[in-house]
Amino acid sequence: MKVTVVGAGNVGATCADVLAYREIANEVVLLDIKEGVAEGKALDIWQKSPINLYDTRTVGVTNDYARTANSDVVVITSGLPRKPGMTRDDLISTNAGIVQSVTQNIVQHSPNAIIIVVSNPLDVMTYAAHITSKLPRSKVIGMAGILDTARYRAFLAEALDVSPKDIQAVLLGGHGDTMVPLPRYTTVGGIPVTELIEEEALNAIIERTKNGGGELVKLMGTSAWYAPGSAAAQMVEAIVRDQKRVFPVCIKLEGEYGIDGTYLGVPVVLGKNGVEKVIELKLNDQEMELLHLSDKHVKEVMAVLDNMQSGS
Ligand SMILES: NC(=O)C1=CN([C@@H]2O[C@H](COP(=O)(O)OP(=O)(O)OC[C@H]3O[C@@H](n4cnc5c(N)ncnc54)[C@H](O)[C@@H]3O)[C@@H](O)[C@H]2O)C=CC1
Ligand SMILES: O=C([O-])CC(=O)C(=O)O
Repeated sequence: MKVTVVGAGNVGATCADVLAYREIANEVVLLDIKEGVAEGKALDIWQKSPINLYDTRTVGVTNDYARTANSDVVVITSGLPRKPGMTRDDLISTNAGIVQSVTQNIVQHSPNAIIIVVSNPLDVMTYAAHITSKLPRSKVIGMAGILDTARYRAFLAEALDVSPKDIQAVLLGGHGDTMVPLPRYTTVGGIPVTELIEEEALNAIIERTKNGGGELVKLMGTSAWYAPGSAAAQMVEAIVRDQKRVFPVCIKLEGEYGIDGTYLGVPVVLGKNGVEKVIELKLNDQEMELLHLSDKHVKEVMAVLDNMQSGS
């Protein structure tokens, strides 16, 4: 299995490292536009292989898409991260052009690849990659839900003083303030979370999760990379090992949840064909209302992209 990671910055290099040391692919190609960066980081990861005992070949290239040819999966992390004071949506004008030109090159050299978008604003960049690639929706998907649920699970594990391994959760919606965590679908070792934590404490954790990316931007001056890079690698693993994992993933909705044409995070089954099934939960009125608010927000940012492209 061959996996390409575009963008050898913080998230891309972390993702390539996880793909290599967990031997998720036989070959990982790391590509960046900046001369030497991908080569250097790929060489560093390869030099770690005798220490951490893996044999995934890791290669770095500067904009040489021929070297990425026939990749099975491509992860797109190229683009600017936000700085303190910015929203993810502020990145649209720089990142849309980057994601679209990268997607064109990828599809030309790896027409059968499954594309995982990471660049922000995530839902709209997934839209940008999808319309550029002209691939089926099951093959152009975005990573955000695994990260957002991981933050939620980590905060809950801390509050309850239990292992994060035992916390299962799902959330829906866009990757931003309008994401929809679902306490009704959150369990701790099979026990509904609402039996273990007060409503006020749970609400505080939900709020912290919604602002999870911003909390890190404020601390570091740039956005997160360890959890995002690992989350993207987990999606790659589900695909290349045909694991049929159930993850929240950003995909174009086509009537599910009463939403048509918006790119939003929903639970799916992820396997060798990409998204093999979109799971439709039976939401209550309040959850459905929150999801539709998220839909409204993402639609507005999708319209910004449409207007940029039509020059208006
Ligand atoms: N979906 C999610 O949950 C998350 C998304 N992100 C997003 O991921 C993106 C990357 O974040 P970082 O890795 O922290 O940024 P970074 O600045 O460390 O790395 C970005 C890399 O992209 C490269 N690049 C720029 N234009 C390119 C092009 N045309 N072709 C190839 N490479 C190009 C840059 O040279 C740089 O090395 C950002 O847009 C960020 O907002 C970050 C964390 C989580
Ligand atoms: O917050 C950001 O800009 C990066 C991101 O999407 C995240 O860490 O959730």
